[in-house]
Amino acid sequence: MSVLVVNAGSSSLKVAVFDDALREVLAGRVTEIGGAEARVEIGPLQGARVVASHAAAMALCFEGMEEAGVPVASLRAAAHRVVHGGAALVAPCRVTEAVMAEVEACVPLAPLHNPANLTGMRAVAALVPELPQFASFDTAFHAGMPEVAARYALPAEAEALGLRRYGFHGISYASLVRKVQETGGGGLPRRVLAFHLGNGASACAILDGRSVATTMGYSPLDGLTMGTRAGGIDGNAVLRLAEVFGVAGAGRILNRESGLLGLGGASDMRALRRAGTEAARFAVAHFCYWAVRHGGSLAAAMGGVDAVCFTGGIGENDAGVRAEILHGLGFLGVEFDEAANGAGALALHPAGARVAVRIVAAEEERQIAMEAMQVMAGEA
Ligand SMILES: Nc1ncnc2c1ncn2[C@@H]1O[C@H](COP(=O)(O)OP(=O)(O)O)[C@@H](O)[C@H]1O
Ligand SMILES: CC(=O)OP(=O)(O)O
Ligand SMILES: [Mg+2]
Repeated sequence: MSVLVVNAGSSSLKVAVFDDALREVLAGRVTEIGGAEARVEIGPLQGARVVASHAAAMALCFEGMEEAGVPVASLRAAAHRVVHGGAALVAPCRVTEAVMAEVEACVPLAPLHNPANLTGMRAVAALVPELPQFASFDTAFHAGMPEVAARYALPAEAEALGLRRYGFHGISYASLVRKVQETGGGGLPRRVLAFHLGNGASACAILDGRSVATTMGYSPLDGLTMGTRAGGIDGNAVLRLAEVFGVAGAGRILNRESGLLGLGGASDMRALRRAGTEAARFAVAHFCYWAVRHGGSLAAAMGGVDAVCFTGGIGENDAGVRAEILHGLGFLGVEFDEAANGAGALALHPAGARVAVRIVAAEEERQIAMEAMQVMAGEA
């Protein structure tokens, strides 16, 4: 009996099926959803086509699974990535009406993500209503951050609105910690500076396996320059945008039209590399510069670094971005081997280096399946 994992990102839908021994039976994805042409890779369904929404992508995934001989009806459970769990949802759990209402209540906090996560849950429920569903939360890994890191310097009435730093990409960071523990040799370094660089991008200070600081805040907008999100910006600049474009317009600009897209004309790192224009180069330089600036701040939160890890589509694949960030972090004693970096090796540091540098493949789906199985085992 297998578990279906649904990972709805801001522009992608990834699905994977794991058997009881956590072997991946099937994996598929629809990327660039909402773009001119989405890429579909699921079982026998392969190619480019127009996929306007996450709901349409979900239907395609079900079709591909059926054709690949893994129909949804044959599964034991479905498990979902939920980006924002708010203050209440801080551990993996079974999806109930109350949980869905809480995820819905967090839609304003993660406008690009939580609606897609709910779409996945509803699509599964519509197809097989009796299938147990579980959820893992991107915010959960950061729930133990010290209060001084989590609180904004706002008065009590603002704090009461839930305006705190929650932090995101926690499923990815939890998976990274587990993988470095398993494969790093010598266990998990004490002070890990982790970069999750995908369409959304963040960095996290992981001290003794726990998040003590991270760049994203109340929503997945803060921190690093991202595909379409602005990253860190002065609150008064946000107010000015709202004054000129209205609240919805400001939200659209900050979340969907900024970042690499706003600066360089494309949200996708590969497209920027292909474009090679001055604006595209500036966008990439901005991305790397702010990754370094935030990396320095996170290192300060841990009193230094023992390891730097890269994960996510850009972190795993773009050697140029890694090199620029690693050069920028040289003042922390970070060294790397150019050839190993160019080859995308797992370990990038030279022999005898004080700071380990690693590429860790993001395994959010496997982490979600593991967490769902743990919840199921706890229920049995
Ligand atoms: N080979 C590559 N070289 C450079 N960038 C890449 C490569 N493969 C993927 N990327 C980039 O990774 C980003 C998507 O990362 P991913 O983690 O898959 O996104 P999501 O946030 O949707 O999960 C895009 O900017 C894409 O261009
Ligand atoms: C939380 C977040 O930014 O997710 P993604 O990288 O999938 O957009
Ligand atoms: Mg992602």
